[in-house]
Amino acid sequence: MVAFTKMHGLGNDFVVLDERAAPLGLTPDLARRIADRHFGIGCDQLISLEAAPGADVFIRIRNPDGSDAGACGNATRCVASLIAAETGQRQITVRTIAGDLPCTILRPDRVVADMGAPRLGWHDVPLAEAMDTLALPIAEAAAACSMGNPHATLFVDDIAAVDIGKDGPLLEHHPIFPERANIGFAQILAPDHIRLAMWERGAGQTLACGSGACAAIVNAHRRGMTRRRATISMPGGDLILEWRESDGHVLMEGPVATAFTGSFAL
Ligand SMILES: N[C@@H](CCC[C@H](N)C(=O)O)C(=O)O
Repeated sequence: MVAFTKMHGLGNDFVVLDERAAPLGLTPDLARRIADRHFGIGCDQLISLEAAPGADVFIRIRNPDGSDAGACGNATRCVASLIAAETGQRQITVRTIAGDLPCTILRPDRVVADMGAPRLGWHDVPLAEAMDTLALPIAEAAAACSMGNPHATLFVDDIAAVDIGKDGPLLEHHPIFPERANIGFAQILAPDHIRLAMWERGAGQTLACGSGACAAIVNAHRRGMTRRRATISMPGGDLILEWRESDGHVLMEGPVATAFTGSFAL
């Protein structure tokens, strides 16, 4: 039997598997089956912990459609809290495909993750051809950046008026995004407050998305709509984001929780 921990950050939920001692031999098909909410355990992302010399842990991030992702802000915070509970450390470095992310444990259920610097060039996102990442030709007010994974933020007057189930998948698969993209719909409530709804690449509509919240503060500030620090309110709850001026890193503070543990036959 394989043991797992079911965790979430603001309802963005993860099945966490420990592959530090030995790989489980997961395939995209197995990932899809574990993530299935009807026939499997169910989650927005499947997270594998792997040994990482020089860091506390490496996380491999898989979407429910079996695809890999370079970043997952909420899982980064969740895993940092898990490793902190094991080691008693307050500073945890979580390694991802996109780089090492230092995390600070404020409380067992509250973590700050340094998500690194956003990448703002069209080829970084990536986009299909050279263009201004602050003015994508897909909507009146749309901007893109990479947080280690591709994000587009569409600024709208009223999130309630957006048909996310229709527009989300159309934009995720838009030819402008050769690797698809995570799509955020952002409504500016105040210079320090953004309402955000997410359509995640490979996962669909989720209650929250950490890297999407990072992209929202970066893109909103670049467009002159907010300060560098803001609360991002998503259906699952609030994150506090700061795009730090001194080094350009994005800091994300928010809650983490373990829902339950269990085991299954692979
Ligand atoms: N939920 C995540 C993002 C997960 C990866 C994303 N769907 C992708 O394919 O890039 C977060 O909290 O950042």
